[in-house]
Amino acid sequence: MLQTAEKHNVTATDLAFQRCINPQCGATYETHSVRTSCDRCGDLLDIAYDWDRAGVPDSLSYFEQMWSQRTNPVRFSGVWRFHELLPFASQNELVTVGEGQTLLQQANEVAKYVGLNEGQLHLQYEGMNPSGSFKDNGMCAAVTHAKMMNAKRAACASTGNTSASLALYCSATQAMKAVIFIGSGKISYGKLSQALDYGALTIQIAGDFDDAMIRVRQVAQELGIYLVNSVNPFRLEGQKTVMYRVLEALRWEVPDWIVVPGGNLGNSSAFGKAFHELKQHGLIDRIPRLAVINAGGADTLYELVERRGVRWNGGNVNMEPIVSYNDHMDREGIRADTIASAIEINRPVNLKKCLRALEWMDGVVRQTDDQEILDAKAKIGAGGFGCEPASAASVAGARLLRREGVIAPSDKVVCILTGHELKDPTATVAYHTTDQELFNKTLGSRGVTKASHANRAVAVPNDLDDIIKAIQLYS
Ligand SMILES: Cc1ncc(COP(=O)(O)O)c(C=O)c1O
Repeated sequence: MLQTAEKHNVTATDLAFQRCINPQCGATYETHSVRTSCDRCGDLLDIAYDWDRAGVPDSLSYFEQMWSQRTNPVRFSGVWRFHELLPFASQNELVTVGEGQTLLQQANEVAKYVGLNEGQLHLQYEGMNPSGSFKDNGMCAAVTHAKMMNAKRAACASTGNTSASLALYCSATQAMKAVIFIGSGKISYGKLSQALDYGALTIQIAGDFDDAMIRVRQVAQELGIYLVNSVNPFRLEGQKTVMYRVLEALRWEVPDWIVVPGGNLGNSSAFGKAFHELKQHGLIDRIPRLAVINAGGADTLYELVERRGVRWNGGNVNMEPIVSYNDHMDREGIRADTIASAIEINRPVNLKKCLRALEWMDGVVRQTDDQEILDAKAKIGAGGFGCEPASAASVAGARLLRREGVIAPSDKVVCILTGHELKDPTATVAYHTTDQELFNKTLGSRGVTKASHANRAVAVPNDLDDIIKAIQLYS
């Protein structure tokens, strides 16, 4: 039986607190404070709860009742529908723009491509969110907290989707001004156009995402601007709900694998926390395995975990290989470089939380190159709902793990498609084009040599007979 906070006569904020992820430190801070790291040891923070007082439903099917509350804007949200599992704010404080109405689709043609048995591959389309990416799951939570803190400005560094999402929430609520930091020439037009259109103050840094991330943290500190990058622990609370919706769509059956692209590693971190908590609550009896997929040109996590053996190790992370790899990147001037611009990140801020998620979920990390990413993307698109390049890394990674035998053909696999296809049409058009020059300029420079799954436009003279002939020939 659910015991609600109201029954215990406590407010949601009494139930939650911020806690350092380092078990040796474990410092706690109240919900009503703005932090992105622990004052005592500098590590990342989690949102933790007094679950005994909060009360947790005794079965996940409890959340199905929330569907009947379609006229309640809060329960309509695919995030706040699960409010009992992220109770850091009270109902009347929650910000929503109807995020999380996303789809889990069985994808048999893609399953064939990956090497899975029919019915075993599901794609979670997070591109269906209001701003077109998974970011809205976390942004509604971060903006809720920002409003609780009376923030007048909120900032982020972004490869594009975080800024689009923040700009949308700020303009929709009119509660605060969005300030976004982007690297020069690195953001796709689809994403940039959203930030501009939604009225965000857009600061273009002469540098890449990693540079923009350093600057936005300094500026947020200096000017007291609320920071919504995924170092913000409230954001990751919202992102847990992607996993709740996956389970719900599978009728609460736990899949064997969750496969997700890895950039700043917020999703993977949030997914680990979601499953860890569900298991602690006794709401699931096992945890799926996690595969985090880097793009080959931005593969810090892969390098650290799979090549240098870095582990969470119950919180005793060996920092030496991390520090020496960062130094190596500095010395060699190594910069992230991939067509999957959303995950073009070499210094992931949630690295430690992701290591923890890999431990909780018996996870693996792989990297996949731009050719494999774009081939996978074309196969996904041919299924009717497309995605942006970064998202397709999940399918390319699942295929690789299948080839290696790590994933079995009979495993139930969920690949997370993080962003909408229209976010970055340049890569899509270049892949399908017959214009060799465009192909070479956009993709060839990144080692993409062929487009095996291209759907090419058929050029015909402006003549009825020729048009009819072409249709008869090709359809
Ligand atoms: C479309 C898309 N996929 C994946 C990622 C990476 O997600 P994370 O930072 O949670 O690893 C991003 C982040 O910007 C993104 O926009």
